[in-house]
Amino acid sequence: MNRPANGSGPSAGDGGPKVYVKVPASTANLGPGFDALGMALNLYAWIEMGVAERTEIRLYGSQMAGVPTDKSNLVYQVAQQVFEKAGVSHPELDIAMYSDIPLTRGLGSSASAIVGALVAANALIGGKLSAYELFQMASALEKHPDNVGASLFGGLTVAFWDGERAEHIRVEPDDRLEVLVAIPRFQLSTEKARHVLPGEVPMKDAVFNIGHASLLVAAFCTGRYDMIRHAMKDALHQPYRAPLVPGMSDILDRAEHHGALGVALSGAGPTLLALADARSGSKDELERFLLDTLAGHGIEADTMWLKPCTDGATVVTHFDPNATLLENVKSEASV
Ligand SMILES: Nc1ncnc2c1ncn2[C@@H]1O[C@H](COP(=O)(O)OP(=O)(O)O)[C@@H](O)[C@H]1O
Ligand SMILES: N[C@@H](CCOP(=O)(O)O)C(=O)O
Repeated sequence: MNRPANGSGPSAGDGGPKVYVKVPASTANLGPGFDALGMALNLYAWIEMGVAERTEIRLYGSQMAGVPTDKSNLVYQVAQQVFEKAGVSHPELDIAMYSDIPLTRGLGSSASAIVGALVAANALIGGKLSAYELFQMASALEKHPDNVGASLFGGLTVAFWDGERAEHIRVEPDDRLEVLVAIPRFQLSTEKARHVLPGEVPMKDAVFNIGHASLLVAAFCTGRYDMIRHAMKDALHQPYRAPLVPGMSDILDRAEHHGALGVALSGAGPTLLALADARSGSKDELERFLLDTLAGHGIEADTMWLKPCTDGATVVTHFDPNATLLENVKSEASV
């Protein structure tokens, strides 16, 4: 994580300046690393936060439809937890948000909101909390550290959350990696996709996943991309979630024959994710295969080619405080 502003920021409640945070989307699990592996992606949400006399929340962009603009908003709520933990007064907040991350599709929008809120609120109070403390809070809030670890620290994160503490190691993603996501045009909440999972699993499935997840991490660490197709198999969640995403099983079974290094359900779905080698000559074929397979099961989807994002949530210092958040984001995109 790029560190929030240190020491010199205003105390919450004293009417200080606005802070801006840019936070990446994430893909969780990567197949076998259920609740443990996550990768940040170069698709972003931005949060502007300042102290106000009366709380106001403004949302920009079509991806924010349905997000509440009162004090039940996740970003507002998480920010208040930062002030509580840091022992400062709880101010009213002026919050603006813009996001390119689709909601409830398995690309970590809730994690990006939680992490963005933590980093923004912490920056607003001069960075009183450490990145480690923010990670503990984020994991306790999201309940699985895979998405929040990736959004907070960037890159590929290997993490656990045992209900009391979270620990992680960040692995630098290789520049060769490209990430194709096929985003079905329907929503699937993480809550719903966790409800279909069994409370207990057979020992052989647990052993299967330990071997595959371990091999996958080793493959990323050593650049053994020939191993990814073997390693990205899962027995703990994808088989149970497949009925929720028509076409998913076909894609998991066959994508490697169309140029994928490996394929998985992204997070809790419904997005499907294929890893590819940037030098591969079959990127178009892979994209067509995903879209056609989903269409063959009656599912319309949109595709995006993304890259792993090396930076986690970042405090943006060059935005113009006299412009709207949308104007700032647009002017950054045009640079
Ligand atoms: N910027 C945001 N502000 C407030 N709430 C958000 C924001 N982004 C996401 N959320 C909440 O997170 C929910 C989606 O979370 P979830 O079901 O876990 O799916 P995802 O895979 O997108 O994280 C949304 O329905 C919304 O309630
Ligand atoms: N490990 C979690 C990840 C959920 O990710 P999301 O992006 O769908 O919120 C799970 O698989 O339930």
